[in-house]
Amino acid sequence: MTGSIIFVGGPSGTGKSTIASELAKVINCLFLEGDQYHPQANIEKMSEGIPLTDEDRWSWLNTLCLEAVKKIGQKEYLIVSCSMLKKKYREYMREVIGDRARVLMIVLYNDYDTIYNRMLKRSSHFMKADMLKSQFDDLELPDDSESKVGTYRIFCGSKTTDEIVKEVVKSCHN
Ligand SMILES: Nc1ncnc2c1ncn2[C@@H]1O[C@H](COP(=O)(O)OP(=O)(O)O)[C@@H](O)[C@H]1O
Ligand SMILES: O=C(O)[C@H](O)[C@@H](O)[C@H](O)[C@H](O)COP(=O)(O)O
Repeated sequence: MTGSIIFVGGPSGTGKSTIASELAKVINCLFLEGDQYHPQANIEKMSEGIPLTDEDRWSWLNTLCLEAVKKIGQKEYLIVSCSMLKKKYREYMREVIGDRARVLMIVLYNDYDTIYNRMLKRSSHFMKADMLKSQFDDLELPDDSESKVGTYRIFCGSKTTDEIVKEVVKSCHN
């Protein structure tokens, strides 16, 4: 049997890590934090307030997906947080994983001001709030055509983490 990798995405500050780790508790499976697989150069760039380019992201996405395949092994589920802002990144990630796992992708989104205010409060993080505009510039929310390949979007608004996790679980059963 092939296991399922559930990627939780969205721009910085949208709640990927929070929702992904809660989801992993509900499903009782391992959670991989995508940011931990960025090369040091990417982290330094973002810390200096310089947005990543496509070129900066390809090798990170490749490493992360290969690690996800390794980590899921024979297990049923694995949760991974990863911004996966553009459609072409999501397509590439599916290609890297191939038939080694079933892939579900959930892109979380929210309005700019809500995320910005949450990022302002997250003081010790390398990604500062003034990077949010570049994240929104790159964001391509999945449309209905992507739902055919198991990719969905969820608007977070002022929903609680429990409510969002329930919506993620519902999308995974589509
Ligand atoms: N549903 C929510 N309601 C209120 N605050 C939230 C919610 N989800 C996340 N947060 C808060 O927003 C901030 C950003 O969340 P985080 O999970 O770090 O986002 P990301 O991983 O996408 O950058 C954190 O301080 C987190 O506690
Ligand atoms: O594609 C990107 O530009 C990056 O992946 C970027 O999104 C970043 O890594 C995180 O989103 C920042 O860290 P948080 O997600 O924890 O805010």
